[in-house]
Amino acid sequence: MSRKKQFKAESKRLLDLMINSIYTHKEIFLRELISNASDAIDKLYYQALQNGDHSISRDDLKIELAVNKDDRTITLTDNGIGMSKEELEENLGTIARSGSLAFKENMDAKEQPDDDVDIIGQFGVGFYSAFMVAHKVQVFSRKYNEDAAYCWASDASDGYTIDEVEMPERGTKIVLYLKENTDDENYDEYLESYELERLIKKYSDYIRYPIRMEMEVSVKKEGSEDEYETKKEIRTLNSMVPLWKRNKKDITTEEYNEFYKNKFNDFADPQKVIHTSVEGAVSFQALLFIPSKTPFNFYSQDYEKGLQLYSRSVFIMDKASELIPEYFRFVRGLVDSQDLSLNISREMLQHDRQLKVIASRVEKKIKSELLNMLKNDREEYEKFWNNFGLQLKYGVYNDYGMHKEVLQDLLMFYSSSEQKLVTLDEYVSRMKEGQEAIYFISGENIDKIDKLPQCELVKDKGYEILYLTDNVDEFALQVMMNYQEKPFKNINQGDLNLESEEEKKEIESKAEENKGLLEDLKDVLKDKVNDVKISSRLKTHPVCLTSDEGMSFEMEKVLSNMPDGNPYGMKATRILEINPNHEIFQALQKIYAEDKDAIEDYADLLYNQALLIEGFPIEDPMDFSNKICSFMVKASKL
Ligand SMILES: Nc1ncnc2c1ncn2[C@@H]1O[C@H](COP(=O)(O)OP(=O)(O)OP(=O)(O)O)[C@@H](O)[C@H]1O
Repeated sequence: MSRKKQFKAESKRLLDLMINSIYTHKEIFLRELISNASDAIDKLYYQALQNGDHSISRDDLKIELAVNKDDRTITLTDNGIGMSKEELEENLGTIARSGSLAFKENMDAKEQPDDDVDIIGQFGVGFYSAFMVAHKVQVFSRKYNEDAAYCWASDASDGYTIDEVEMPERGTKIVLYLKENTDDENYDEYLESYELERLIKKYSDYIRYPIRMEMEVSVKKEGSEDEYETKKEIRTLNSMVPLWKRNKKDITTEEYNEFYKNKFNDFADPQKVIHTSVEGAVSFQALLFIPSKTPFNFYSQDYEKGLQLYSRSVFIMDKASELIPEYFRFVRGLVDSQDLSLNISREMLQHDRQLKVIASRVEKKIKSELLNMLKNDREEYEKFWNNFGLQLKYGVYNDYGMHKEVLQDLLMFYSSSEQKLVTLDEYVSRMKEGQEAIYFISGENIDKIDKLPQCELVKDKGYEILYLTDNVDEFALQVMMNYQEKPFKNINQGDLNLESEEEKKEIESKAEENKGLLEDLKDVLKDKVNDVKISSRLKTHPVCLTSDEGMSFEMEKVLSNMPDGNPYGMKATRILEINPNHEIFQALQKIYAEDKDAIEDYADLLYNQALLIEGFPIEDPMDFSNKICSFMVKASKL
């Protein structure tokens, strides 16, 4: 007999949880094991197709259940791909699957160990769930195209063993030795065939391979009219009709939800189910789900997009990325088409014409469903937007704006006047007469933006401003250039042209009158700003920093925060604008008239204030602080 090996630490923890679980829905162990068996058969069938192996017929593929009341065992057998010795070790000795990992991470985050009662059911915890009902588990397995077979065995607490065994046929046989009954728990019920039948119908009805079990059935005695006898009969317990092949009308929300959670390892119900059947040049069914939460790794490279691909209900591959555009990568689900070759390989996907047609229909369907949600269920759409809106904005920006037409109607931004998220269409429909542009401004968060001096006058004149808070926002608007022929305009850049002719003249004459002052201010700040101007966009605030068209401050900040740190040193122009109607301007005029050189400190302080308002660090905080103190001291002596 081989040496006992210990589980990897993380698996051990999960296992302990399973053994000691007081979770009330222990019955899910069967769903998990059947799902693994079905996956193993899928893998075998696909592999056989790839190898051109005709010895494997689809009709022979099956899952079998058997109970032995004397030994108190349940045996589950599949003739799928099987596992080699290394795979037994790798797959059953370590947590490999995403569901188990998420489960473990969630457990680690919980302080109270008792919380497992709530969360076990939320995750597909896979193979280890067998230990919720069994004190010992044996896995006999012989891999496809190999002669050697092995038995993995464990009573969980004390590690596991792997021994070579004889197995006449390929596949995997799992034997569960049920735990002893307790006051609270009757494990014997899993030895009743009707109970197992109920569980299969509840959780695994759609599995596409027959799940067979010997059942005791009552049949009429031969030659008798009303006499019955009990006979043993092998029965197929599942209907084998995949969920997506069934009529939408006959499927309950619960069935969709269970299917989604089980198949895509999510612990929450999906936010939206899209079930569609398309007949035409290429016919297919698609069953798509929008998760109700952002997957924890969604915005990282670990997240793999793609839909499962089936051909005539035969599983072809997982995560076929060609089926879903990058900007809808949050969609999970599957596509089944009778028009695809069973032999299609990953390499062929990119060039397959039918697949392109399917992908394009899938994209249109997702978009129209999202638009529907936006129109008919705003609250739900905002939930969706909060989860995945960022991805749509990246979608607009990526590929030089190639997809903006698809996505622009789905975008939302926070509005200054509505004080909530609005669409671009809503913005445009509310635009004031004569308003030529869609106004926006960026910043760290809504509150900070709302206080920016630049917003005050624009809001006062009754214009709506979109507040942008994500890094990608300005870049997305920049590639879009306009929406419904209205250009986007950053209210912190260039001229806004909001003033009347009269106001314009007044500003021009003020600029002329104070030419010397402005030029000297510019001179003092010559290394820091490109210009110093009389402002036409400030109302009550003294100063602000604006830039010319082109690169904006937010873009500069985003570039500077990139991993390579803005290597070309791309900078927005800096223009210091001073409010001519603010007392500070009169103070400047007075100081300037009395002693030209005295404006140096004023210039410096005003510039630094403008930097702070704009969210830029100031270059010399000590100097800034000292200057303010000396002004305060001076003021106290007046
Ligand atoms: N009946 C089986 N036949 C062949 N391999 C199996 C079988 N059961 C489990 N395995 C292997 O063991 C691995 C671990 O199984 P587990 O149920 O813990 O997670 P999983 O099935 O990978 O998760 P997921 O359902 O997310 O794919 C599987 O990925 C599979 O490779």
